[in-house]
Amino acid sequence: MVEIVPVEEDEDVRGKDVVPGERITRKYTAKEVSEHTSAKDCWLIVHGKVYDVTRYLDDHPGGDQILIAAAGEDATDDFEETGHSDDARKLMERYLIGHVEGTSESTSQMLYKTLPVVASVLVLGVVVGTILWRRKRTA
Ligand code: HEM
Repeated sequence: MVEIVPVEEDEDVRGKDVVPGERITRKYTAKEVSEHTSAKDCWLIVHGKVYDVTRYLDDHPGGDQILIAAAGEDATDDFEETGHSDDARKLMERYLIGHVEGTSESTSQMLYKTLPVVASVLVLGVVVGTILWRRKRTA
């Protein structure tokens, strides 16, 4: 099991099976992430989590350019299409700095968006039902 512990910015947690818990709780807006797009300041999003990969650019087996090209954006599709190994997934926790705002509320957000549609369909159903019932009664 992966242990969640607070770690220092430069602490090497490779192979230790730990996740930097303190930084994991920070929330960033997509706009904030989009402002870190250079080789000296490179952030990206994978599965709703925000990674500062600046220190990893030189070491990334896929090269620095691909990370810089994905900087400031949601790189989930590219990351998954590459078929990263379990080791790569473990390694990326070193660069985790937080989550994109709203990702943990996705369910309630979805409910919030679909509720007006559900309500409209219900009202329409009642109106049509009443009309049909009245027609049947007068026939
Ligand atoms: C913190 C984020 C990332 C980490 C820690 C990481 C780590 C790694 C590692 C360890 C490998 C070697 C193969 C493996 O073990 O799976 C790799 C390969 C690769 N990565 Fe990443 N990666 C990250 C993000 C990304 C992103 C966002 C992209 C695409 C936009 C990407 C594209 C690639 C490609 C194309 C390769 C294949 C290189 C080759 O086989 O020639 N990576 N990555």
